[in-house]
Amino acid sequence: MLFAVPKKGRLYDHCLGLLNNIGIEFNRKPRHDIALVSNLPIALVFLPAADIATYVAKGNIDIGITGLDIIRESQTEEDVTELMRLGFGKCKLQVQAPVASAAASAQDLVGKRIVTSFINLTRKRFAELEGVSEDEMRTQVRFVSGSVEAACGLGLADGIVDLVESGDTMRAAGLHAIDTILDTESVLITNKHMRFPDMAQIIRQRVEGVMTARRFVLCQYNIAREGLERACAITPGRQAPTVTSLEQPGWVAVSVMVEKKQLADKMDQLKLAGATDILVLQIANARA
Ligand SMILES: Nc1ncnc2c1ncn2[C@@H]1O[C@H](COP(=O)(O)OP(=O)(O)OP(=O)(O)O)[C@@H](O)[C@H]1O
Ligand SMILES: O=P(O)(O)OC[C@H]1O[C@H](OP(=O)(O)OP(=O)(O)O)[C@H](O)[C@@H]1O
Ligand SMILES: [Mg+2]
Repeated sequence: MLFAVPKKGRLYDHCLGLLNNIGIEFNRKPRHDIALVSNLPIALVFLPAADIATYVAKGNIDIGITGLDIIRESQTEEDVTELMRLGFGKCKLQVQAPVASAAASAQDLVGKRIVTSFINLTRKRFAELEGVSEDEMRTQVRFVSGSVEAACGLGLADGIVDLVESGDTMRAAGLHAIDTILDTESVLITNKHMRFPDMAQIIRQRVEGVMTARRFVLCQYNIAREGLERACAITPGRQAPTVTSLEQPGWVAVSVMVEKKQLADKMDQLKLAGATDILVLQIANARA
């Protein structure tokens, strides 16, 4: 099975971390864009993120990681199947204009010059704004491959369409966002005629396990039996809490998964409900 991974850029480190966490072992030689996985029948192919959706859609690659923005831009959504969202590479594709210009909404850029790496999504948005087909639109959309934010300052564009995460790049170039075209994040994709459905399922389950482990912690506490119902309502767990009896009569120990972002709040509530010895343990991996 061929598994495509971005060869550089914003997704690269996240992908290497994920491969490591799902137990994929490989040795990549310098300058080689293909690496055999030593413990599964998989070859990793390192490709530009922007091309991965096309390779997967055409069936040249069986499974891959790329951004939702790239799937939409390469118009491959009909041929790729989204196995799961990966929670990293989150950003927005936005229309941006110089702060110093009069453009306050995307409509103000209709008929003007727009520079972007996302030609198709940009043309679609501006054709919608103009209320005409893409063949009839007046707005001029021009492609550049990177450092898009430089285009206005250099006089090539009146506005740009580019990705924004923190907004630092945009602000440093004296731009501000005036419209959002898409919210994007990384996705694990395969194609409609996947040659190795069993292997895809294994990868999906492993990734899901890692994502669950990142999202949850294991919380353990002791509580008097009469407080158990209230405590279980505070921490219902994914399925249900595990309750075991303590050697101390009338007391139980509870073990339960809690979402990390709710943890501090839940611990406060448990304390008020009479729980003692509340411990929190990291989860290394999980399988539903
Ligand atoms: N600032 C960002 N924050 C989060 N995700 C991003 C950001 N920039 C890009 N991405 C995501 O990563 C994908 C690949 O973009 P990236 O810029 O990393 O690739 P690249 O252009 O091939 O690499 P480079 O910019 O290093 O040449 C984008 O399509 C998007 O899904
Ligand atoms: O909102 P921010 O956190 O500043 O991130 C947004 C920037 O990140 C990406 O650029 P990248 O670093 O990939 O450089 P590039 O323009 O050369 O592709 C994107 O194209 C923006 O320029
Ligand atoms: Mg980039």
